[in-house]
Amino acid sequence: MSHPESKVTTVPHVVKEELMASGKWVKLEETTYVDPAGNTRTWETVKRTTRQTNTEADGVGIIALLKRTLHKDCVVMVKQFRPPLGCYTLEFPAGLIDKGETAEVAALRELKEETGYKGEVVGVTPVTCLDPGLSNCTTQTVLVNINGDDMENIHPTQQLEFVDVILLPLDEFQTKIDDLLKKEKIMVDAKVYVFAMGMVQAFFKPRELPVLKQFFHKAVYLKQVATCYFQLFMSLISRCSDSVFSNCSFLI
Ligand SMILES: Nc1nc(=O)[nH]c2c1ncn2[C@H]1C[C@H](O)[C@@H](COP(=O)(O)OP(=O)(O)O)O1
Repeated sequence: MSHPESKVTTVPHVVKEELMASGKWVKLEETTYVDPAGNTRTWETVKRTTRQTNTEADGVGIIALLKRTLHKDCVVMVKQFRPPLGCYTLEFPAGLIDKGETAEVAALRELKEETGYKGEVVGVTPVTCLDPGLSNCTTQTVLVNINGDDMENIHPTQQLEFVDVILLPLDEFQTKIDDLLKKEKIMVDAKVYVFAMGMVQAFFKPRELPVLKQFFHKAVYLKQVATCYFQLFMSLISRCSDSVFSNCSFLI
């Protein structure tokens, strides 16, 4: 049953997209849409011009784990100068999907180009948005394992001159990034830092679970009480034994 005072709700939808400006790589459109209250509005939207017809994703990001005997597992990262930000960034290797490529194929190609490593795909995300308030830009993140003991991965040769490869141990990922940020003028990609925080949560310490934390506090309290009683008991014993010995000496 509907009430007369309730708001009219509409399924929001795009009405038209009009080109405002266009370059080789990106374009700016005015998007006319109907909002959930039924009002017609406009939005300034950035789009890439390069999206291929066979995919809904513009590009791929690659979480590449380098696995080597007697080494900690490392995440393969890239550092490069990014003109839109005017500074260096710390990112997962990434790139645009070329014509006819799947996300998996693009990921292995970009990884090889940017870092020199040959990997094996172990997982892929659905198509995900990157900055939905600004752009329709999308990506798929591909999880790749690299066998670092493999001959071709021992001395990897990258094909890009201005990209530095940085290896960061997975179990200290957030700390190592924080160290880098303190040391250098570099901006970290949001996806990277969120992944780093997720890893810290994944390697959580059990006593940080609320129920165990409560138990831990109780255990600490009980330990303190027990220590007090123990010390009291020991001091009583030592006093008794002192008096026993003094009695003995007296007897001798
Ligand atoms: N927005 C862009 N402006 C440019 O002037 N050039 C751009 C833009 N986006 C991509 N490119 C160019 C730069 C490279 O030559 C190619 C391919 O980039 P790719 O390696 O696939 O992606 P990134 O590593 O994320 O730059 O496109």
